[in-house]
Amino acid sequence: MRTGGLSDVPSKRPAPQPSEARAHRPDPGEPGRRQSVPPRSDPEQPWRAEGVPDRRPERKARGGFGGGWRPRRNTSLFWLLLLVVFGLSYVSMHVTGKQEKVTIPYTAFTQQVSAGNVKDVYTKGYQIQGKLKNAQQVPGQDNAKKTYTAFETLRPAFADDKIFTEMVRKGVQVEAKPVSEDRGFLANLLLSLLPTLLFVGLWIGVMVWLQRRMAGGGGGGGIMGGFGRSPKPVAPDDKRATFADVAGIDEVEAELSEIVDFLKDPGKYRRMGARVPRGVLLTGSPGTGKTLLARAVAGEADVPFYSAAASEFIEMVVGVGAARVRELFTEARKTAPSIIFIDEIDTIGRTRGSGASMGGHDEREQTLNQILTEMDGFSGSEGVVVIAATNRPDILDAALLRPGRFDRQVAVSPPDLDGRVEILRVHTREVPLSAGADLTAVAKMTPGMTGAELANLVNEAALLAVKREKGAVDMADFHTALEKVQLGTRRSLVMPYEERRRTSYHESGHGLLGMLQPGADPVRKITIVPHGRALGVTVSTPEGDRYAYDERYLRGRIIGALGGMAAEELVFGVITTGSESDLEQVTKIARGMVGRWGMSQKVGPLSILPADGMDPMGQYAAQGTLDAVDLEARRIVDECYAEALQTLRANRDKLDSLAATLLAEETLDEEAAYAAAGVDRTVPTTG
Ligand SMILES: Nc1ncnc2c1ncn2[C@@H]1O[C@H](COP(=O)(O)OP(=O)(O)OP(=O)(O)O)[C@@H](O)[C@H]1O
Ligand SMILES: [Zn+2]
Repeated sequence: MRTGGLSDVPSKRPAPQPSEARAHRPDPGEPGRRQSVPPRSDPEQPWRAEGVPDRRPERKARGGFGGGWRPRRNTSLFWLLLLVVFGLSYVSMHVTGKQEKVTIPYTAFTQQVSAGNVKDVYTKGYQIQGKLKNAQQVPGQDNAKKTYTAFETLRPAFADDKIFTEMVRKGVQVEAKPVSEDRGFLANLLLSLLPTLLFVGLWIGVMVWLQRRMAGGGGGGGIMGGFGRSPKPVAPDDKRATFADVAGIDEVEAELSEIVDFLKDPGKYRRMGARVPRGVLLTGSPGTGKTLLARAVAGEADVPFYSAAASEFIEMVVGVGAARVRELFTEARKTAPSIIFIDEIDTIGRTRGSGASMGGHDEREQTLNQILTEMDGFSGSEGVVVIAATNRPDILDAALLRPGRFDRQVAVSPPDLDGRVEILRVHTREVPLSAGADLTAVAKMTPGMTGAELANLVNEAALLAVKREKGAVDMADFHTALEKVQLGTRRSLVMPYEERRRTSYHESGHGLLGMLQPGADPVRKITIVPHGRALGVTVSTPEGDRYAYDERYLRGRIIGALGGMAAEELVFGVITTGSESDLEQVTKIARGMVGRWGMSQKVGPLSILPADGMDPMGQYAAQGTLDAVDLEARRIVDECYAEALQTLRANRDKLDSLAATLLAEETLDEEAAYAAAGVDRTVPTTG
């Protein structure tokens, strides 16, 4: 039962941009402590950070192998091998014997010896095989036409050796040797290997099947279809993009244009003896367009684009990932100049020996080593450029960043106002807009949103327009879409009166503190209509774009986030579980202030915590330092909570009136909220 506390509305901003939800937005782009495998939390889509517009269908369309990889060569190799084995053994059994041997009675054999019609004989134990000089009718067959020369028979135990003397006399060539040897050495070898081969084949099949199940990879191909899941990049990813599709990040495009130039004509660089970049690392929060950029580089240079998500390399079976890396590079070299794009490189490229990773450590390391080896193997002028993307550059293994590897890093940040206008333009190219639709106004309402979020917003607005059967998207559609994107989908949940009252106070606590903090982001909307997992939501967004935050602002955010809990304590005397995500956010900001941004006297300006705010893996900090971080964070939060309580107590009349209006109206927009609280909206909002 969360009272007002929870919202799983994505905000996804990296911590130093705490722009949007004053209070209690969990920030899934930067996971809280509950998540052990950062930064992913959607079980169905484990490789996406939450809150990125759902691109599942697109991923699926790329096939179970992801990244446009499908098995091909290895599968056929396997089948070919199997065919050869069967073929040879067939041949050896049936053809090298030239004629079918006919089994005859021993007496028939002795008769042929006596008749002097036996040419040669091979014996082993009781078995006798041989050939006749003249073909005889097959005994016991009425078919008179059927004759034989090659025969086979068994020597009865009581037969005497006189027959041998007779054969010698009649000049029959008699040899004693292993009967089966007439199949030939190779055939014998293959025959004896056959069971083993079959077993191994079966075993591989089962392993492949298991892996696919583990990886959840669907896709066609049957059990053996994905033999070894060895990927072969098909005709490289055919989804094309150009720089025209990438908006608002011109600086990044400029940085990458050298790569484009190189790919267009590697020879030019080779002739000048210039060392060309082998690897480019794109860093930036989810949805900022890293994949799109890589694709656009390929599109601009008009070269093949091979893409793979690093997580696809990590398998149950050690060695498979490395093998796949090898194939990917081999293929890319063949079609050079080309681009290899490895998404989510941090899944395999995280510092060796740290943290829990997916799959076995060995596998991860082997895969990583293979990538490094392949990159070292580039002669440089081959014209294969590897582009990798991550939103966690801080945890990458230093080996990846060494010269000759991903030595060029390009940061892709969320767009600013102009960038957002451009991105909205790109995504509304095919969307009919009504005369009143003002993209600049939309961009102003969406500070901090990434390209992916804006694309999603446009799509939501278009869907709304379709639903309302209008010919064009207007401003109202954008407003409604934004609300949906910011608040999550409305949930129709009938709440008991007491719960709603508590939620009203909880949200009003957030809201009022947001209104009263000097310099805090203005409150845009308060609602006690359940949305997503949250029972209520308070939305605050900054007036314009913000890039850096001072200590006062961050404290304001903590105070605002604690407002829900403080209001509950003040009014009801008890607190509820509804503040869970508020507290997560509070903890993260407070720890960041102390361990990352040097805002604690006691700890000093040291960078102690990694960007996700979790404990470093014993790398830089002594345990005493970590304890100090916790103590200092605790002190900050305590101070903020006291201030929240005190402010609410001092403004109890405003709190009551805001909560009462909220309870009656359920949703208040910016103007109504400030009016209900009796707070002047013109309170200076400095950045
Ligand atoms: N700068 C941009 N210009 C235009 N569209 C963009 C931009 N950034 C993102 N988008 C849109 O968002 C979608 C998702 O972006 P993309 O997959 O490239 O993000 P990403 O940074 O690779 O995210 P992730 O880290 O989740 O893989 C793109 O297909 C595109 O539609
Ligand atoms: Zn809350």
